[in-house]
Formats: sequence, C-alpha cells, structure tokens
Amino acid sequence: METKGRNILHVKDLCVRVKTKDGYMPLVQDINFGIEKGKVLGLVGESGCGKTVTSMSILQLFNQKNMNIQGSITLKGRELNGLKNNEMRQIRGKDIAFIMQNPMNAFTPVFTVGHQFVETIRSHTSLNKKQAKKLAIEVMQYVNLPDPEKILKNYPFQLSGGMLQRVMIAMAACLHPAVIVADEPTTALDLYNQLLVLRLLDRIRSEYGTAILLISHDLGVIAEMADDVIVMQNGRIVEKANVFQLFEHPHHEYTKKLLTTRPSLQVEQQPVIHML
Ligand SMILES: Nc1ncnc2c1ncn2[C@@H]1O[C@H](COP(=O)(O)OP(=O)(O)OP(=O)(O)O)[C@@H](O)[C@H]1O
Repeated sequence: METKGRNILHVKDLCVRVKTKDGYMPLVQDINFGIEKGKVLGLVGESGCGKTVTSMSILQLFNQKNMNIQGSITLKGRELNGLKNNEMRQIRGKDIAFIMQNPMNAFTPVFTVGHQFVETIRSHTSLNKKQAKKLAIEVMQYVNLPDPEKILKNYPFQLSGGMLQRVMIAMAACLHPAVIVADEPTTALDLYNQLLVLRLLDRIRSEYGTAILLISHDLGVIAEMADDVIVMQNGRIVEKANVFQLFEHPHHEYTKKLLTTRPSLQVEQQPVIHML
C-alpha cells in the first residue's frame, strides 16, 4: 500500500491544521498511504475523524489562509501540496476527480446540467461546444443514463439525487482521471441508486485503471469495493490492511468496534440490475 514507485497517488506525512484565534489546531496528523492504478482504497472511520479533511487536502480545496497543509501529496509523481489554484484547476477534473456526498453541491443551480458538463469538458480539452456535448452524451450513455439530451437541458434541481450523482460520475469519468476521490458517494442515495453508483465506479476502475479513494462510513460498501482499507480515528490512521485481513483479523480495538456495528449493503444478494 505504501511502495511509492507503484502508487498513482501517494500521501506522505500529511498533517492539516486549522487556524484559530489560539493558533493552529491539528485536524489530521501523520497520514500516510498510497493507491496503485486500478485499486480501491477504502477510508473508514466515525463522523468527525478527518476523512473529508483528508480528501479535501488531497484535492487542495482548502483556503490556504485558514488551513495549513504539511506533508507530501503526489499524483503520478507530481507534488500537489502547495500548487497554485490555477495549477490545481488544471489537474482537478482531468487527472483527479472528486465525487462528493451531495451531488447538488457539485452543480451551480443557475446553469443547466448540460452547460456545466460541456464547460467542464471544454476547460480540460480543446473540444468545441458541439464536440463536448457529443462526448457528454456518449459518457452518459456509457453510464446508462436515460435520455441524455433531455438531462442536459435540465437544471440540477429538476433531477433526482441518484440521477445527479450518476451525472457527476459521468462527468468524473469522461476525462479518464488517474484517480477518483469519492467521499461518501452513496450515502445520500436509496439502495437502488447506491448499487448503480457502486457498479459504475467499479466499471470505471476496471476499464480505465482509475485508482479510487473511497470514503465511507458504511463497511458493507467498503467490503464490496475496496482492495485495502485504512481506518481513521481522531484525525489519525489507526489501522491499515488488506480488506480481507481487516475484516477477518482486525488488530486495533477501534476497528473491532467498528466491525461489530457492521451493516448493511450486501451487493451480491441484491437483484441483478441490468444497466452495465
Ligand atoms: N473547514 C474547517 N474548519 C475547521 N474545522 C474543520 C473544517 N473542516 C472540518 N473540520 C473539523 O475537522 C474534523 C474532521 O472533520 P471531517 O469533516 O474531516 O470528518 P469526517 O470524518 O469526514 O466526518 P463525516 O463522516 O461526518 O463527514 C472535525 O472535527 C471537523 O469539525
């Protein structure tokens, strides 16, 4: 999990501190992990343990005036930590995509889904509007979204959460990023849409070799999807292991406690969904 050479994404000694009136306060510390091409790394831990802070730091989404990020975050060997906003904008979406819990937050309410999809494609490619729209439709067909032309004409609020999440995944997938950071991508969805989204992510991983950092509090999702898992508690990694090892022989007391509350989603026991 940590051999830097094979890792597409490598995080070393990450420490994130927030500025307060009493000085800097650590939110996450000593975070070390790597993800190889085509692999899924699960990140689990209770609410507030630092999962989102870790993912936002990887994507350099924090305002550097309030947040101090130390350590190294390399994507295909390139250091991301400390890059300027305009440099990160070139990388986000193209080389590393972010899928967040609430897809509504990913879209601007005042523009149509199509406008936002096409502009995202155009900001990373030399395609003109017509070509970008064609690509958007192709990718939406790839993720089995019904009637892509109609969806593109909709505003975000006109689509269901599940539909919007799949559009966001289509947007994330269309530029074949090396890494997808998916922060609780299924939490806001009903079971049917959870399954669709997980299968889509798995398809993108297997077809494009995309590495996925999958953040979830749902150990059922992690068990289905992840190759390796890291467990966080109070801003630190307390355990790292292969998924089978973690579920069968958890070492840390906190991991054992998490596993006793294990739910929920048994993907293989669900009816087959004919979409992929
Ligand atoms: N922008 C911020 N400024 C100050 N503190 C923050 C900020 N973002 C997160 N925190 C704090 O950092 C800690 C970790 O939060 P984080 O959102 O990473 O947790 P999480 O594991 O993702 O939780 P959840 O599962 O509920 O999303 C929490 O104590 C949170 O209050």
